[in-house]
Amino acid sequence: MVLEIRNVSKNFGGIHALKDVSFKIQEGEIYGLIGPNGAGKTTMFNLITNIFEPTSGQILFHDTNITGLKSHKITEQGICRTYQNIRLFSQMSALKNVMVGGHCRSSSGVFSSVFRTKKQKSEERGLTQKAEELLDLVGLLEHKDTLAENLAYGQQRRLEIARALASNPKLLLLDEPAAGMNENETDSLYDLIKLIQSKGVTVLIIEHDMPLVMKLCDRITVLNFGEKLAEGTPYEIQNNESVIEAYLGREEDVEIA
Ligand SMILES: Nc1ncnc2c1ncn2[C@@H]1O[C@H](COP(=O)(O)OP(=O)(O)OP(=O)(O)O)[C@@H](O)[C@H]1O
Repeated sequence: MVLEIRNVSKNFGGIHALKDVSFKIQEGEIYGLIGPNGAGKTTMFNLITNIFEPTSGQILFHDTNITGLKSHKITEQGICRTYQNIRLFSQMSALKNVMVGGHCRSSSGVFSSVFRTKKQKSEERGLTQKAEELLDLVGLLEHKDTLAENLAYGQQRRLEIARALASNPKLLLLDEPAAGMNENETDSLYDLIKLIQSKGVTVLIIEHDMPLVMKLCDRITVLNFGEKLAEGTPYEIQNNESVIEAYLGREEDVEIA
Protein backbone atom coordinates (compact mmCIF):
# COMPACT_ATOMS: atom_id res chain seq x y z
CA MET A 1 0.00 0.00 0.00
CA VAL A 2 1.42 3.42 -0.94
CA LEU A 3 -0.95 5.55 1.11
CA GLU A 4 -3.47 4.71 3.77
CA ILE A 5 -5.87 7.30 5.14
CA ARG A 6 -7.16 5.81 8.38
CA ASN A 7 -10.24 7.33 10.08
CA VAL A 8 -9.07 10.87 9.45
CA SER A 9 -11.06 13.85 10.74
CA LYS A 10 -10.27 17.56 10.65
CA ASN A 11 -12.14 20.30 12.45
CA PHE A 12 -11.57 24.01 11.91
CA GLY A 13 -13.31 25.51 14.92
CA GLY A 14 -16.89 24.40 14.45
CA ILE A 15 -16.41 23.28 10.84
CA HIS A 16 -16.01 19.56 10.30
CA ALA A 17 -13.97 19.68 7.08
CA LEU A 18 -13.34 15.91 7.20
CA LYS A 19 -15.23 13.29 9.20
CA ASP A 20 -13.74 9.85 9.75
CA VAL A 21 -12.49 9.36 6.19
CA SER A 22 -10.57 6.21 5.22
CA PHE A 23 -9.19 4.95 1.92
CA LYS A 24 -6.13 3.15 0.61
CA ILE A 25 -4.10 3.76 -2.53
CA GLN A 26 -2.16 0.95 -4.14
CA GLU A 27 1.20 1.26 -5.85
CA GLY A 28 0.95 2.50 -9.44
CA GLU A 29 -2.67 3.63 -9.25
CA ILE A 30 -4.17 6.86 -10.45
CA TYR A 31 -6.61 7.57 -7.64
CA GLY A 32 -9.27 10.28 -7.87
CA LEU A 33 -10.63 12.41 -5.03
CA ILE A 34 -13.82 14.13 -6.11
CA GLY A 35 -16.80 15.89 -4.55
CA PRO A 36 -18.73 19.13 -4.64
CA ASN A 37 -17.10 22.43 -3.59
CA GLY A 38 -16.17 22.50 0.08
CA ALA A 39 -16.33 18.69 0.39
CA GLY A 40 -12.89 18.55 2.04
CA LYS A 41 -10.63 17.51 -0.87
CA THR A 42 -7.94 20.16 -0.51
CA THR A 43 -8.05 19.73 3.26
CA MET A 44 -7.15 16.08 2.68
CA PHE A 45 -4.09 17.16 0.62
CA ASN A 46 -3.18 19.63 3.36
CA LEU A 47 -3.28 16.83 5.92
CA ILE A 48 -1.24 14.42 3.79
CA THR A 49 1.47 17.07 3.32
CA ASN A 50 1.06 18.21 6.96
CA ILE A 51 0.15 21.81 6.32
CA PHE A 52 -2.35 20.94 9.04
CA GLU A 53 -2.44 18.00 11.44
CA PRO A 54 -5.58 15.88 11.53
CA THR A 55 -7.84 16.30 14.55
CA SER A 56 -7.88 12.51 14.74
CA GLY A 57 -6.86 9.55 12.62
CA GLN A 58 -3.66 8.49 10.93
CA ILE A 59 -1.92 8.81 7.59
CA LEU A 60 0.41 5.99 6.59
CA PHE A 61 2.88 6.08 3.71
CA HIS A 62 4.31 2.70 2.76
CA ASP A 63 2.97 1.38 6.09
CA THR A 64 4.82 4.03 8.11
CA ASN A 65 2.84 6.54 10.15
CA ILE A 66 3.65 9.99 8.75
CA THR A 67 0.94 11.89 10.67
CA GLY A 68 2.45 15.10 12.00
CA LEU A 69 5.81 14.65 10.24
CA LYS A 70 7.28 18.00 9.13
CA SER A 71 6.35 18.95 5.55
CA HIS A 72 9.92 18.82 4.25
CA LYS A 73 10.36 15.34 5.76
CA ILE A 74 7.22 14.26 3.94
CA THR A 75 8.73 15.53 0.67
CA GLU A 76 11.93 13.65 1.46
CA GLN A 77 9.91 10.48 2.03
CA GLY A 78 8.56 10.84 -1.52
CA ILE A 79 5.29 12.77 -1.49
CA CYS A 80 5.00 15.89 -3.62
CA ARG A 81 2.09 18.08 -4.65
CA THR A 82 0.85 20.82 -6.90
CA TYR A 83 -1.60 23.51 -5.78
CA GLN A 84 -5.04 24.60 -6.91
CA ASN A 85 -3.64 28.08 -7.54
CA ILE A 86 -0.45 28.03 -9.55
CA ARG A 87 2.55 28.73 -7.32
CA LEU A 88 5.49 29.31 -9.66
CA PHE A 89 8.31 31.83 -9.35
CA SER A 90 6.96 34.05 -12.12
CA GLN A 91 10.22 35.94 -12.69
CA MET A 92 12.31 32.77 -12.99
CA SER A 93 12.85 30.70 -16.11
CA ALA A 94 11.04 27.41 -16.54
CA LEU A 95 14.35 25.60 -15.98
CA LYS A 96 15.11 27.41 -12.72
CA ASN A 97 11.60 26.72 -11.43
CA VAL A 98 12.16 22.99 -11.87
CA MET A 99 15.65 23.19 -10.36
CA VAL A 100 14.20 24.81 -7.23
CA GLY A 101 11.96 21.77 -6.90
CA GLY A 102 15.01 19.49 -6.98
CA HIS A 103 17.02 21.38 -4.38
CA CYS A 104 15.28 19.80 -1.41
CA ARG A 105 16.89 16.50 -2.41
CA SER A 106 20.42 17.84 -3.00
CA SER A 107 22.90 16.91 -0.31
CA SER A 108 25.35 19.81 -0.19
CA GLY A 109 25.63 21.49 3.20
CA VAL A 110 26.05 25.10 4.31
CA PHE A 111 29.77 25.38 3.47
CA SER A 112 29.39 24.16 -0.06
CA SER A 113 26.58 26.65 -0.73
CA VAL A 114 28.84 29.47 0.47
CA PHE A 115 32.02 28.42 -1.31
CA ARG A 116 30.58 26.58 -4.29
CA THR A 117 32.74 23.52 -3.89
CA LYS A 118 33.44 21.03 -6.64
CA LYS A 119 30.75 18.83 -5.16
CA GLN A 120 28.18 21.59 -5.40
CA LYS A 121 29.12 22.45 -8.96
CA SER A 122 28.72 18.86 -10.07
CA GLU A 123 25.47 18.62 -8.15
CA GLU A 124 24.27 21.77 -9.94
CA ARG A 125 25.10 20.18 -13.30
CA GLY A 126 23.16 17.09 -12.25
CA LEU A 127 20.18 19.23 -11.25
CA THR A 128 20.25 21.10 -14.57
CA GLN A 129 20.32 17.86 -16.53
CA LYS A 130 17.51 16.37 -14.45
CA ALA A 131 15.44 19.57 -14.82
CA GLU A 132 15.91 19.45 -18.60
CA GLU A 133 14.78 15.82 -18.68
CA LEU A 134 11.66 16.76 -16.72
CA LEU A 135 10.92 19.73 -18.98
CA ASP A 136 11.22 17.33 -21.90
CA LEU A 137 8.81 14.92 -20.19
CA VAL A 138 6.17 17.64 -19.77
CA GLY A 139 6.80 18.99 -23.29
CA LEU A 140 8.41 22.28 -22.26
CA LEU A 141 12.09 21.78 -23.08
CA GLU A 142 11.98 24.31 -25.90
CA HIS A 143 10.69 26.87 -23.38
CA LYS A 144 13.34 26.20 -20.75
CA ASP A 145 14.61 29.80 -20.78
CA THR A 146 11.16 31.39 -20.88
CA LEU A 147 10.08 33.19 -17.71
CA ALA A 148 7.28 31.29 -16.01
CA GLU A 149 4.97 34.32 -16.26
CA ASN A 150 5.31 34.33 -20.04
CA LEU A 151 4.16 30.73 -20.46
CA ALA A 152 0.59 29.97 -21.49
CA TYR A 153 -1.72 28.88 -18.70
CA GLY A 154 -1.68 25.18 -19.61
CA GLN A 155 2.11 25.30 -19.86
CA GLN A 156 2.36 26.81 -16.39
CA ARG A 157 0.31 23.95 -14.98
CA ARG A 158 2.63 21.45 -16.73
CA LEU A 159 5.64 23.31 -15.32
CA GLU A 160 4.19 22.92 -11.83
CA ILE A 161 4.02 19.19 -12.39
CA ALA A 162 7.64 19.10 -13.61
CA ARG A 163 8.68 21.01 -10.50
CA ALA A 164 6.84 18.57 -8.25
CA LEU A 165 8.50 15.66 -10.06
CA ALA A 166 11.96 17.15 -9.48
CA SER A 167 12.05 15.78 -5.96
CA ASN A 168 11.50 12.21 -7.25
CA PRO A 169 8.13 11.57 -5.64
CA LYS A 170 6.75 8.08 -5.29
CA LEU A 171 3.34 9.68 -4.76
CA LEU A 172 2.29 12.79 -6.67
CA LEU A 173 -0.69 14.83 -5.45
CA LEU A 174 -2.34 16.94 -8.15
CA ASP A 175 -4.88 19.57 -7.01
CA GLU A 176 -7.20 20.41 -9.92
CA PRO A 177 -4.53 20.24 -12.63
CA ALA A 178 -7.07 20.72 -15.44
CA ALA A 179 -8.64 23.86 -13.95
CA GLY A 180 -8.83 26.57 -16.60
CA MET A 181 -7.50 24.32 -19.37
CA ASN A 182 -9.05 24.12 -22.82
CA GLU A 183 -9.91 20.76 -24.39
CA ASN A 184 -6.56 20.32 -26.14
CA GLU A 185 -4.64 21.19 -22.99
CA THR A 186 -6.76 18.72 -21.00
CA ASP A 187 -6.10 15.98 -23.58
CA SER A 188 -2.36 16.46 -23.32
CA LEU A 189 -2.63 16.60 -19.52
CA TYR A 190 -4.27 13.17 -19.67
CA ASP A 191 -1.34 11.84 -21.74
CA LEU A 192 1.14 13.40 -19.32
CA ILE A 193 -0.43 11.88 -16.20
CA LYS A 194 -0.54 8.46 -17.90
CA LEU A 195 3.13 8.88 -18.79
CA ILE A 196 3.96 9.76 -15.18
CA GLN A 197 2.10 6.63 -14.05
CA SER A 198 4.08 4.53 -16.53
CA LYS A 199 7.29 5.78 -14.86
CA GLY A 200 6.16 4.13 -11.62
CA VAL A 201 4.73 7.19 -9.83
CA THR A 202 1.44 6.74 -7.98
CA VAL A 203 -0.95 9.65 -8.49
CA LEU A 204 -3.70 11.09 -6.27
CA ILE A 205 -5.73 13.67 -8.16
CA ILE A 206 -8.41 16.17 -7.15
CA GLU A 207 -10.33 17.22 -10.23
CA HIS A 208 -13.69 18.71 -11.19
CA ASP A 209 -13.42 17.76 -14.89
CA MET A 210 -15.53 14.59 -14.69
CA PRO A 211 -14.84 13.22 -18.20
CA LEU A 212 -11.11 13.46 -17.42
CA VAL A 213 -11.50 11.85 -13.99
CA MET A 214 -13.56 8.98 -15.37
CA LYS A 215 -11.10 8.31 -18.20
CA LEU A 216 -7.98 8.67 -16.09
CA CYS A 217 -8.60 7.14 -12.67
CA ASP A 218 -8.33 3.50 -11.64
CA ARG A 219 -10.35 4.13 -8.50
CA ILE A 220 -12.13 7.09 -6.97
CA THR A 221 -13.28 8.28 -3.54
CA VAL A 222 -16.18 10.73 -3.43
CA LEU A 223 -16.35 13.18 -0.54
CA ASN A 224 -19.48 15.08 0.42
CA PHE A 225 -19.67 17.52 3.35
CA GLY A 226 -16.43 16.03 4.69
CA GLU A 227 -17.65 12.44 4.63
CA LYS A 228 -16.79 9.59 2.32
CA LEU A 229 -19.86 9.05 0.19
CA ALA A 230 -18.57 6.31 -2.09
CA GLU A 231 -15.48 4.53 -3.33
CA GLY A 232 -15.03 2.46 -6.46
CA THR A 233 -14.08 2.27 -10.11
CA PRO A 234 -15.22 5.05 -12.45
CA TYR A 235 -18.06 2.77 -13.62
CA GLU A 236 -19.23 2.12 -10.05
CA ILE A 237 -19.06 5.81 -9.16
CA GLN A 238 -20.99 6.92 -12.23
CA ASN A 239 -23.76 4.49 -11.36
CA ASN A 240 -23.88 5.17 -7.63
CA GLU A 241 -27.24 6.67 -6.61
CA SER A 242 -25.91 8.69 -3.65
CA VAL A 243 -23.17 10.16 -5.80
CA ILE A 244 -25.60 11.20 -8.50
CA GLU A 245 -27.84 12.75 -5.83
CA ALA A 246 -24.99 14.60 -4.15
CA TYR A 247 -24.08 16.29 -7.41
CA LEU A 248 -27.58 16.83 -8.76
CA GLY A 249 -28.88 17.80 -5.31
CA ARG A 250 -26.66 20.87 -5.39
CA GLU A 251 -27.77 21.70 -8.91
CA GLU A 252 -24.20 21.93 -10.06
CA ASP A 253 -23.54 21.68 -13.71
CA VAL A 254 -21.55 18.50 -13.37
CA GLU A 255 -22.08 15.44 -15.49
CA ILE A 256 -20.73 12.32 -13.89
CA ALA A 257 -22.20 9.72 -16.21
N1 LIG B 1 -7.71 26.80 6.96
C1 LIG B 1 -9.03 26.68 7.11
N2 LIG B 1 -9.68 27.31 8.10
C2 LIG B 1 -11.02 27.21 8.26
N3 LIG B 1 -11.81 26.47 7.47
C3 LIG B 1 -11.22 25.82 6.46
C4 LIG B 1 -9.82 25.87 6.20
N4 LIG B 1 -9.53 25.09 5.11
C5 LIG B 1 -10.71 24.60 4.71
N5 LIG B 1 -11.71 25.01 5.49
C6 LIG B 1 -13.14 24.64 5.37
O1 LIG B 1 -13.21 23.24 5.26
C7 LIG B 1 -14.22 22.86 4.33
C8 LIG B 1 -13.59 22.02 3.22
O2 LIG B 1 -12.78 22.85 2.38
P1 LIG B 1 -11.83 22.29 1.24
O3 LIG B 1 -11.09 23.46 0.67
O4 LIG B 1 -11.04 21.15 1.75
O5 LIG B 1 -12.90 21.77 0.18
P2 LIG B 1 -12.68 21.28 -1.32
O6 LIG B 1 -13.43 20.01 -1.47
O7 LIG B 1 -11.23 21.26 -1.63
O8 LIG B 1 -13.41 22.44 -2.12
P3 LIG B 1 -13.11 23.05 -3.60
O9 LIG B 1 -13.54 22.00 -4.57
O10 LIG B 1 -14.01 24.26 -3.62
O11 LIG B 1 -11.66 23.37 -3.65
C9 LIG B 1 -14.85 24.15 3.82
O12 LIG B 1 -15.99 24.40 4.60
C10 LIG B 1 -13.79 25.18 4.10
O13 LIG B 1 -14.33 26.46 4.29
